[in-house]
Amino acid sequence: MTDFHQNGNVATLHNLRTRSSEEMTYELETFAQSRKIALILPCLYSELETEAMPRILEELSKVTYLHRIIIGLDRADEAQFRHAQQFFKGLNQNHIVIWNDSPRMKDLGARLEALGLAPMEQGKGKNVWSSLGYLIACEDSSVMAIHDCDIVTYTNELLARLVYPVANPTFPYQVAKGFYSRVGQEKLNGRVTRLLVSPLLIALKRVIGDRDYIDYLRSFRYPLSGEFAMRTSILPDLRIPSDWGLEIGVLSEAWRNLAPKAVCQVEIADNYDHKHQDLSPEDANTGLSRMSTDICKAIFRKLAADGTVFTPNVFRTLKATYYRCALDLLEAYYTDAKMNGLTIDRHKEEQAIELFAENIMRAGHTFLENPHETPFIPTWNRVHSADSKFLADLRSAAVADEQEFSSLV
Ligand SMILES: O=C(O)[C@H](O)COP(=O)(O)O
Repeated sequence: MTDFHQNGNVATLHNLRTRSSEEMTYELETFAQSRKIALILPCLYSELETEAMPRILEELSKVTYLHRIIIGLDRADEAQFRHAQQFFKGLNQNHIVIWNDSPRMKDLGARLEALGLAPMEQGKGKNVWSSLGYLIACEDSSVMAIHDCDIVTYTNELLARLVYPVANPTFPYQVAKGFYSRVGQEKLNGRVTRLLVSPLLIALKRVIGDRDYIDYLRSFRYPLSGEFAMRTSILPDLRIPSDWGLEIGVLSEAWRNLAPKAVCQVEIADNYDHKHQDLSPEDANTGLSRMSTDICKAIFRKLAADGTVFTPNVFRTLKATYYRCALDLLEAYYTDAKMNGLTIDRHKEEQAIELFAENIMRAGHTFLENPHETPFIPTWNRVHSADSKFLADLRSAAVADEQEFSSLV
């Protein structure tokens, strides 16, 4: 079923199947009396129409220990925002839907732009960042969790296990990162994690040598999971990327800002399945192709900020080493899948590896050509020092949108 392996870098909290979800929930209810727990759901309007969302809503509405739920709604017009408000009425907890594209939010965006502090691009990173701003402005939660909104295997046990390590006041953790396996329709998923991130980290170690940061990232069993929980005191100083580097970016910030003992990973589900994006080999700006490039850039930038010198030759060698490492790992994935009665399409997996190898070069090229590119969103501390009323105004704008349009629902 499971193991109890510790890698020595970050604590790994397993699910040893020795405790019921009810018991854990009971304990969380006790913790929540003195440490309020909030949940952030970064959500695209289109996700409301998927099979995952009604299930997530139903599971969440049974959760008793949440103080508030913040839904950051992206890519919605006015009618869709109203529909979203109606949709989330099924939640039993105090909740708010933040309409990120509302005129009030756009005005606030223009205010940040005038200060040179606006996020560079739309996307999940910006959505999460705005929701964090709202949460900071509420000043009433000690613990927060985030999970994706496309999880088709969702149960509220996932949330309980995710939040537990940072909610338990006797535990030393400030950040908990979720992990699981991704198996769906009789095949192994998690293509970017398995075929890009794992072999890339092995290759980086071979090419540039030992780095604490690489060892740290390699310790995570699912570094790209969108599920993590944190103590809220660290949020104002969190610097996250606005692109697909968000998940790696959060781990990097934890590495930079916290002691290793303050970070853990936690097993949150037996299996996890979600909406699968296309590989998009023909368009580098969408799908997993774009995601893979952004992730490479996030890792290269972090290593450079830690003193690693990158040159075109380093990237060329890295690409070749990655390719070899990825093919070796593919052999392991293949035999693992086969032994478990699953399938792996070797041709498709090799095609993905070829694309990711190209994207390592592409990311390397972009990194060398644009040394000043900073897709990071400013920390909330920085925004606050530039405009001390901003956080309060963000909260008021979200509440005003909520009230104005809920009367029309
Ligand atoms: O985690 C990943 O590797 C990416 O999100 C892709 O996942 P998928 O192969 O399960 O769609």
